[in-house]
Amino acid sequence: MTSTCARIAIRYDREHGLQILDQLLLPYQSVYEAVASVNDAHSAIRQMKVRGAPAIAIVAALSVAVELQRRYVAGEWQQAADVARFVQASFDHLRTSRPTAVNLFRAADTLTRDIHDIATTSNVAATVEAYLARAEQMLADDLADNRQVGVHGAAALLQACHASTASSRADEARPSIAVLTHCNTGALATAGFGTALGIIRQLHRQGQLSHAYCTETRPYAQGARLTAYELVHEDIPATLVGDAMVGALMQAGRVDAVVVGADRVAANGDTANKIGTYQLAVLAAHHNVPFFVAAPKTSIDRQLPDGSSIEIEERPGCELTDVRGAALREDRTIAVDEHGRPMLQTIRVAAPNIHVWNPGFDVTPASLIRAIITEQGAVWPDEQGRYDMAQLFTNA
Ligand SMILES: CSC[C@@H](O)[C@@H](O)C(=O)COP(=O)(O)O
Repeated sequence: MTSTCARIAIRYDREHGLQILDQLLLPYQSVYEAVASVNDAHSAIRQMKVRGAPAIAIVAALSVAVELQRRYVAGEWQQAADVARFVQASFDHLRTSRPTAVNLFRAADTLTRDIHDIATTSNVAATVEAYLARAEQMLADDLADNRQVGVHGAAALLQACHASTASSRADEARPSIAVLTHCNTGALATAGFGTALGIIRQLHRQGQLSHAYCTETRPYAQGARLTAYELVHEDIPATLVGDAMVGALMQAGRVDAVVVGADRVAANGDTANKIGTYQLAVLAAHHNVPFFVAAPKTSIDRQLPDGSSIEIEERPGCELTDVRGAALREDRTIAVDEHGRPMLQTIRVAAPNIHVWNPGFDVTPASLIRAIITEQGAVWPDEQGRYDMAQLFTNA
């Protein structure tokens, strides 16, 4: 199925099931693919057809919903405890798909525990319904949370960029700012709107974005393929830069603020995010450019005291040694296969036999982060520069 509404990564309802926009085919084509089982979700996440911390968790949870509902209708469950066991086994498998983003693990812990508890006092139908309602709520909550991240983030960036000037002016009267972002944290990485890219979107809507810069995000090119796609799609004034160009861009005074997403934020604010984030933070500190992290609370791992033990996914070396693009026909249009899908090819650029190290993420120390923006507002460090992310959960 091909869609014109290319910015929705996840489509779901009980009648039609779950579909994801295949992000391997973007920006060449918008093709939705059915996710009919937990195994489908596991392989879609692993292959990065769906990616981005919140989207990974939501697709995982909804894939369990889809398979659970199908098996329930087929009369497979005799007891509520069977449903709980299925949920547990499904998440045990899904947890092995990608290790760094915490959202999937949080969703797995919460849903498994809740359904286990519900199954002890409910019948099969009520247990299935409880699971479906909770998984569906995740989709709705993420969209609502991202909109709040956008509002709080726009205010925080404007406040930081104009801290030394006209502090009494209201946000809407402040001059517009140029913002750089990394990787893809937009509608494609979430249930919609996005986190860091949502803040850029919000600034643009408020008329307070002078320009967006997106990094290519080597080696997987989430910035060049996905963020650039979202920015162009929405007519947001934007420029793509190579990861290695950010220092020069900042030196030229063209960036007022940096905002990135997160895969896992430790209790002290240390943040794992797409590889390259750390060097952006170091450059931002050198150039006195405020550096922000935007993340829903689902990305905060308050059990983790700091970022030193975050597991960093190691990606295949071929992502670095080869570049991927669409095969072209003689007339320079994109070649398609028998299903009309673009034919993707890889071209090796690295010397044969070279060893490769390809971590997918790095950890930015909290000391380099001006504020961490969540749906509840911006969290600023205390006077000693310390973050306490656990405070966000005290009334939860
Ligand atoms: C709102 S998405 C936040 C992060 O998941 C994002 O910045 C990121 O690092 C995505 O990495 P990816 O490897 O594309 O899944």
